[in-house]
Amino acid sequence: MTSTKTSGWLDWYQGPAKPRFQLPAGAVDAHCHVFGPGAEFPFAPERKYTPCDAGKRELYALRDHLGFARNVIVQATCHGADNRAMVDACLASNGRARGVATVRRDIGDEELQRLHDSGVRGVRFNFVKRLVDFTPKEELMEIAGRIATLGWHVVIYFEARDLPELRDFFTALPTIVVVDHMGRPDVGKPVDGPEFALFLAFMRDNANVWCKVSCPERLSVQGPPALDGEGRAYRDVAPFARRIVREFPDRVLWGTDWPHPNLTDHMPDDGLLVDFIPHIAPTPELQRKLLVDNPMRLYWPEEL
Ligand SMILES: O=C(O)c1cc(C(=O)O)oc(=O)c1
Repeated sequence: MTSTKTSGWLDWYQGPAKPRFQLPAGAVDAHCHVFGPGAEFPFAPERKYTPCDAGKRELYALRDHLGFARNVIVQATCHGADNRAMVDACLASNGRARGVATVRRDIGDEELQRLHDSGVRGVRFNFVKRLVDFTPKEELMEIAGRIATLGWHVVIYFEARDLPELRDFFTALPTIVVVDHMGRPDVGKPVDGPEFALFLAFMRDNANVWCKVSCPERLSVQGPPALDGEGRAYRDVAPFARRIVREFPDRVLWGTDWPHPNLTDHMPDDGLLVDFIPHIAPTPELQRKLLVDNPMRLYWPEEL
């Protein structure tokens, strides 16, 4: 089945640069997606956007080109709770990919175990209204209780302005909780301002909360974009990410977010995006924690 892409959809960047920043051995791209391909893995009827195809072959070619060793593939909302494309990609990775699924409350124990055996280690709860319909919190809490027994964690995606309302729910979750894209701070506001202070306090007060310092291309207001060889892209986002990495070096992850769903301004060159990393994790030790030690502890603990 082929479907028409959402109007204005930007496809992923072809022919990315080789990063100037040399990733440490064993680096993990801890946030990326696969889209279809739609003919093999149709997009979900309840989706809010229809993307281009971006399958496992392209993802693993990018992994090798950039110098990553492993991936964590996060279920994209365009596939709803149909995890087949993500699972297929994990199974094809020779153990080099783990997955984060979307599940509904009616999922059976056998299906959860099947996901685990495929490499899934977490579920994603999404609170970004343009991406998903509302799911009652008691349903999510029930799912969290069940996946906790498998040793999985919960990945949460929300907008900074919604944190005050969601915080009690997040702090009641019984697992490690990983925040996508820094909780989407408004980087037009000061890094020392009250909104970002609330996010830092949320991490400080809850030792089970981790954070992906990802998606500068999504959060940036002033750029410059990671295009045309730009070596210091998204300068306005760097202070926010750097603050989190410095204060919580053992609870941060990084990912490309390839194939970058729903960007409307430009599509970044993923090679230049990797060059953002040393600006937020300035020392080799911080880089090793961010890119190797932390993701390995969360996704491949049996190998440590
Ligand atoms: O901000 C977004 O549009 C976005 C969407 C998705 C998804 O559709 O799953 O995932 C992300 O990490 C980010």
